[in-house]
Amino acid sequence: MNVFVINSGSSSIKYQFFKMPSEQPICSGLVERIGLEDSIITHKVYTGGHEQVISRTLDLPDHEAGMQEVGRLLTEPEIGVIQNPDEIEVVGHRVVHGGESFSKTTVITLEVKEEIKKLFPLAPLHNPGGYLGIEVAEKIFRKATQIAVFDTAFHQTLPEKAFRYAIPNSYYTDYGIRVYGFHGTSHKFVAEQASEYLAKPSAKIITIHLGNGCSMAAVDGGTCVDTSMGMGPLDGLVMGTRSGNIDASIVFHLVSHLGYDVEQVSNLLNKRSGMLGLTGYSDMRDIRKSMDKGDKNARLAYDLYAYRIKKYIGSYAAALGGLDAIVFTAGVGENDPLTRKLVCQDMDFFGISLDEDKNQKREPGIREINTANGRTKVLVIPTNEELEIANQCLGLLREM
Ligand SMILES: Nc1ncnc2c1ncn2[C@@H]1O[C@H](COP(=O)(O)OP(=O)(O)O)[C@@H](O)[C@H]1O
Ligand SMILES: CC(=O)OP(=O)(O)O
Ligand SMILES: [Mg+2]
Repeated sequence: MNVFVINSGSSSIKYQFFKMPSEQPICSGLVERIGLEDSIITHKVYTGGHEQVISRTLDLPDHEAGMQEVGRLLTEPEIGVIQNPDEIEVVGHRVVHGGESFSKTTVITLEVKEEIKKLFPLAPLHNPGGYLGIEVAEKIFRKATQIAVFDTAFHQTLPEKAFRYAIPNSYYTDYGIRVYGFHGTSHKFVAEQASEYLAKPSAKIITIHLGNGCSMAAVDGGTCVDTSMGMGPLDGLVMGTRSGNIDASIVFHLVSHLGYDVEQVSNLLNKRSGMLGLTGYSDMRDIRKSMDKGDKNARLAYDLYAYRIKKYIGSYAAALGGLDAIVFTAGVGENDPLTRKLVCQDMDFFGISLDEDKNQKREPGIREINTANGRTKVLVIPTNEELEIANQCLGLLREM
């Protein structure tokens, strides 16, 4: 079965084309730095054990422009992998917020699209891109079954004490105000890989997903018991452009003393804060360059970013009542040794001790980067949300 997966992140679109159920990748790609200068599209075609890489730098102002470009690459003479878009049988979409209505993988209908749209205000950086991905894919892949896989799904197992906020009960029962949690597809994928690597199905694992959006999950024997994002993907860790957790009184102050309206508050906390607000850059590669040139704000931002992660490791080790492994994943987690070093510094108390040589090495696949006597494994595991999504789609079609 030909399954094409689209993962619209806040700053990137990732896509992969798989033959299922063999999980054989046909091509994949990444459109990066959407909305920044010099967007990069990297397209890989896999044929007979060979990997052909096509890289183009162009200006992509938004996700729609990015998706159009991906559509062109799939059928482009010489490098195209299909002649006709009708050859795609299933398109799996990453949809970030499923809200109250969707906790499971779902075939996309008009009603589903309406629900995804209703959730725009709760995931303003994501659901619009996901929605657009669906609209464009429906036009390009007319014969395919379009399926949504929600970031929120893996977190459905959170116990009530972890998903409820301490506000009057009716706000939960009447309005669905609760923790939903995000990046679930990624947390699930790397947690499963980690427990397989450890050969311990009951493993207590903290997964640390550091992309443009960042979140952590506490996973106990495969079940997610806590996570750092909340009702929307704004809470928790410091992110590329998002503040992570802040005191809600700051919002009152912005509104009553500085005259902000809702739109302006949302814009400030979602798009102008986080690493961007602290340094002027949202991309860790730019921040690292700036820090190496002596920029003190960049250094502070790194410290703040890592300190927040450390605090969550502490609280999740307590929530889990033990710790077998921490797992770094996604853009920053997989590629930035300095972040991993700062997070793991002075964490001997938790049995975390980093081997700096192993930390600096770049190798594909799962890497163990703790010292030999480190009680807690420190793992770098490349996430593969696309493969997880393809498998979820297959699972749903088999049930139908
Ligand atoms: N080599 C690298 N070194 C440091 N950071 C990197 C590197 N490559 C990517 N990143 C970081 O990863 C982020 C993108 O991560 P990704 O998981 O693809 O994000 P998203 O899915 O949210 O768009 C970039 O913003 C950048 O900060
Ligand atoms: C939910 C979320 O923050 O996603 P991303 O990291 O892809 O922006
Ligand atoms: Mg992502």
